[in-house]
Amino acid sequence: MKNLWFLELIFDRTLPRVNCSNEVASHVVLHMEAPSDVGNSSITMSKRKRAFGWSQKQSLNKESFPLRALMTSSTQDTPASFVNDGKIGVLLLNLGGPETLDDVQPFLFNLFADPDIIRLPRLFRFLQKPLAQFISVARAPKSKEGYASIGGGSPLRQITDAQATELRKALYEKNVPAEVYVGMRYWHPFTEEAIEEIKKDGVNKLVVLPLYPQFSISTSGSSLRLLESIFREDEYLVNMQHTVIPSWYQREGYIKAMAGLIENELKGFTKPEKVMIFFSAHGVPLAYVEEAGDPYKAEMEECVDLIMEELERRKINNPYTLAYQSRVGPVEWLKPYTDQTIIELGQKGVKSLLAVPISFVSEHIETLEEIDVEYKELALESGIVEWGRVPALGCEPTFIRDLADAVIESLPYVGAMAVSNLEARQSLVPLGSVEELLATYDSQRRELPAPVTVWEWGFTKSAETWNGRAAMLAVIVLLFLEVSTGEGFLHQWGVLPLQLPVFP
Ligand SMILES: C=CC1=C(C)c2cc3[nH]c(cc4nc(cc5[nH]c(cc1n2)c(C)c5CCC(=O)O)C(CCC(=O)O)=C4C)c(C)c3C=C
Ligand SMILES: [Fe+2]
Repeated sequence: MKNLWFLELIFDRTLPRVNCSNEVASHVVLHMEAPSDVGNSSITMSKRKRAFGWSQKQSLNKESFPLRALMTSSTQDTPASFVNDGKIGVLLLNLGGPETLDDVQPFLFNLFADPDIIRLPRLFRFLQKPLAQFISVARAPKSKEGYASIGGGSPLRQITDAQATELRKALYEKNVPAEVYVGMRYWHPFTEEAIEEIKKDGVNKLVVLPLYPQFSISTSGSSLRLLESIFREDEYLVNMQHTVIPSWYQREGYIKAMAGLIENELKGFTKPEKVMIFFSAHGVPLAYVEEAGDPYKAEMEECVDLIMEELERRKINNPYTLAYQSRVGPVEWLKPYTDQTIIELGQKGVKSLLAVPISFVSEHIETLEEIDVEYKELALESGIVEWGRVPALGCEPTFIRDLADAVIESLPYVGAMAVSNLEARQSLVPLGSVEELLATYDSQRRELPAPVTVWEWGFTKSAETWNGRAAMLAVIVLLFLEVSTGEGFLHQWGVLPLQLPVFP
């Protein structure tokens, strides 16, 4: 038996699949409300359903994540067999960041060489690496400035390592001895390095846990795609029993930890009840959501709803808003944009604002520089008087314990995939195998529009931009050749004087 995934896919076809109609979506939501499963969640069905945004496109994408809104406060009984039978590993997937200023350009190269970040039309795929080289070199000076201002490198590795250590301890305290590994997508320790460790340690049950609360093609999706390619090519890994927790923004521990941080930070304001809670998520190009079916926006909106409901339970009823930051390149990204929203809030007379970074669980360049410096300055210029920022979760204990619970709840599904596929969809943590999760969005994604668009046919905005740039480049090259050689069409047409031969 070469590969359990194939078995799973065969079995999967014989099982009733959740189809994409709204009727089924409602059924799924109703199921989620079942009291025996839901613990103490008191979230109303209508609100959740609204937050999910069951458009035809999004419900299609929800097909393999139908039960992700389940919440639980208690750890599921984990039969000893899952713990004792084999060696358990947890692989934390994260983005990675440059550790020194010299790392910045190669880090950016790795990022832009990722087809889940820039996807070229098939015909131009051979240009992926040269293009990544070009963009990374062009962007490096600006990025370096940012990293220099936060101490000369990204804190991501240190924080993720600390989270791994704390998670291992939390699992141990819950009687689940497991080793926790860190695999980064664009910098050390690379996912390949983590996999080598996993093999060396003889792990045979693996829980894959991307450290992004909400799923996006550009983050968890990209890491899973890489993992899939590593799995496929490796004899040892082909037989590795594994399961993936694709997103976990709906978990009670995470929601409570976020609400706790917000509650705490509000206390520092002069009039806490008047503060606008400003959720700022990392953006993605709009086309990821609208054309490729990325569930990121729907999950983000639902996540914000869940946090606000938890705050309401704590008698905190502040106004709130959600906007998207860190746009890159000329295409349209998810709106509203954070910078524009800050200006508008200032114009509307908002005086105090609490920024809440919501798409990432560590401090990083976009919290430490973009929010703490750029957006703060913009807010103060826009008439906001009091500014605050919620820290990233890091190793917050409620959060880490909840991650441990998520891992434990997923264990019964590790290695029993053919049988578990249907069950996994009804489990307390939404689960899937790497291949299944990728298939979900690949099936809809014929071409993923690039955030840094390189070429589009027709009179589109980005095509015009790139056509214009290409034309300018061509003109500059021709002028350069003309001036340096003294030959060319400008000389021939008499626009430039003909270069006369110089005799000694
Ligand atoms: C959920 C979080 C993130 C999403 C979604 C995301 C999408 C995305 N990012 C870029 C381009 C860049 N991202 C960069 C850094 C960066 N991105 C995230 C998270 C998400 N990205 C983090 C946590 C970090 C910082 C890591 C660190 O070193 O601290 C960068 C480099 C920094 C810079 O030059 O600004 C780029 C570039 C795209 C194009 C994209 C979606 C397609
Ligand atoms: Fe990013």
